[in-house]
Amino acid sequence: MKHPLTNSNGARPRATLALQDGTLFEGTAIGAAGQTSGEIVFNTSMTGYQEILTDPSYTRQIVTLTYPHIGNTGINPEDGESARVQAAGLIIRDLPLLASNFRSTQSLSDYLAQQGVVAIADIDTRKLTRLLREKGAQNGAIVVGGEPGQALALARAFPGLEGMDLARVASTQTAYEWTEGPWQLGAGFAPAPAPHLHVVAFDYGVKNNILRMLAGRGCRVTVLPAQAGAQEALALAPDGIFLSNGPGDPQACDYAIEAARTLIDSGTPVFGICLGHQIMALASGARTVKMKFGHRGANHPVQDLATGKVAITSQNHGFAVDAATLPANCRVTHVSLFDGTLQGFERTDRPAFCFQGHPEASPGPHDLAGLFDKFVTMMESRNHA
Ligand SMILES: NC(=O)CC[C@H](N)C(=O)O
Repeated sequence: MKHPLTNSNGARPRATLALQDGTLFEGTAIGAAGQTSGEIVFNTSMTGYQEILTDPSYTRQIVTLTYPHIGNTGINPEDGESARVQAAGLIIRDLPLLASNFRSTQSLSDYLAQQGVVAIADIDTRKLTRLLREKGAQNGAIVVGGEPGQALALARAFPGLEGMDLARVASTQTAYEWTEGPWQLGAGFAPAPAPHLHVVAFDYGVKNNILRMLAGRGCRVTVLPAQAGAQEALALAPDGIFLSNGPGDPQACDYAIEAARTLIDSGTPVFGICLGHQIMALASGARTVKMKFGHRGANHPVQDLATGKVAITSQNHGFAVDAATLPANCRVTHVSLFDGTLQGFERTDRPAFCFQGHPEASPGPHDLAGLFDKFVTMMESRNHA
């Protein structure tokens, strides 16, 4: 299919990327026409652009990928972490002329155009990433065609993510049941095994594979909207509560912090990931801070303090829990070996624990699948007590 933005000469239109500090980059439009603005964030993963684009935690963020060739394996119907692109835009170095993979059904460029997502290629992403690392998070904008001044004005008009409550925007608005298990080569998505546990998952912008990992371990999963109250969840008499990942500033999610406090105090096992981890910290009395440039990638080393073992984890967060503010009833379990950031803690007075990083869709030897097993064991042992 000829890309809708390709003109009769086969050339794609020019596009401008502007950062709030005034830096301008000229490139080529590879997605939808129009313009977009958001916080510019870099991700160092070498694979997984489809999972990244569809991760709801990237709401109102424009992602730049440090790996230079993006689009090589096209887009397939199975790897989305949600039903659509959630990132506000994409910035890459090079879009390959051909996409090839046995599962690919569409090119990245056609997918972006179809999804109405503005994206830009031929950008010096090394320069851009160095700039973000040195100066810290920046707001920015991409404008297809148009004047550079227009992109700059748009970048500067973006209010920034601090204080922004996006969990209720990214969340489902109605409760639903999740039954699909994890994907396997040759078998596709397995129907989940017969459930022996019931988990209520709060959806702040959940990734599908997290729900699959719960279903694959024998959990019936009832997904509730972000703003559901603690009593609504407890009325379902769940064996455990899951607090999901999600976009925006955790401190802005007062309804979720309030609900988490009651849920943890109820004594029901609680497990949180990423935004869920930050909300558990806030509900426990700790504080969160905006990081200089965040952690986004697939190879972030995280140490389990109990065993000394290091897991190579997927990360996508721009806020972090300030370890110094954790109260005495919280014990740090994991720290980042990249910069010492708190990466996981547990409550010593309640069956509740959480983790800042994300599990991999395709579990390897160093992933976080063990945390899901821990949650299942916690629920089982409580039921047998
Ligand atoms: N992946 C997530 O859940 C991100 C949490 C939060 N929005 C942050 O940026 O830190």
